[in-house]
Amino acid sequence: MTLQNPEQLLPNGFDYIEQVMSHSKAMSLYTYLTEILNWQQPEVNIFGKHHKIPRLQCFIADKQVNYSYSNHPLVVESWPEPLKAMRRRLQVHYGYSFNALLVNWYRNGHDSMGWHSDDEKELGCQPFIVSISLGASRKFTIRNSHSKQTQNLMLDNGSCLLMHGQSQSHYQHALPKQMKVNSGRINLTFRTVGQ
Ligand SMILES: O=C(O)CCC(=O)C(=O)O
Ligand SMILES: [Fe+2]
Repeated sequence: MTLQNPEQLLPNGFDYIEQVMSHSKAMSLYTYLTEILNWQQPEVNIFGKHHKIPRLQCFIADKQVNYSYSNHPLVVESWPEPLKAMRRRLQVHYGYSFNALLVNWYRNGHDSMGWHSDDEKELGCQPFIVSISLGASRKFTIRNSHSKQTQNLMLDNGSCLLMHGQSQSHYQHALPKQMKVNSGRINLTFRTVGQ
């Protein structure tokens, strides 16, 4: 397994942009979101046993979004002003419109997300996903579904990871536990559902 540095090439469909907002802005947005969002810890069924997911999450979406999207909790929240403003800026910058946002809060290094691709059919083929990181730096791992080769990347406070093209059809990704990390991180993934 190799550790990514900024000059290293990421697989096709992944682009890392180091600092899309200042560290202080990213930290204050982190704190604000921990306080105002209606955090959920849904249960998932793994081999017949119920488990709480190892993080907190909040699903924000426009009213017309198709709620059958499988990866979100049943509670759908409306957009708080700072996230609405961020969506507007990203839409202008990238030329995509986003109608949904999955927010994950990893309270410390014990929280994590397992291997998956964001390839639900509601996201369409080759979805364009913008992922913003706030708070503690965490390791993000990308795995080629065919060769199983993995690549690590640190997602830092105030950074942006774009996932597009073949990123979901040819790769999986995960946010592994990092037991030594004792502060929190919030990740925002802007998505387009059901269009
Ligand atoms: O926390 C992250 O950076 C990954 C989040 C993710 O993969 C997802 O929300 O689908
Ligand atoms: Fe994902």
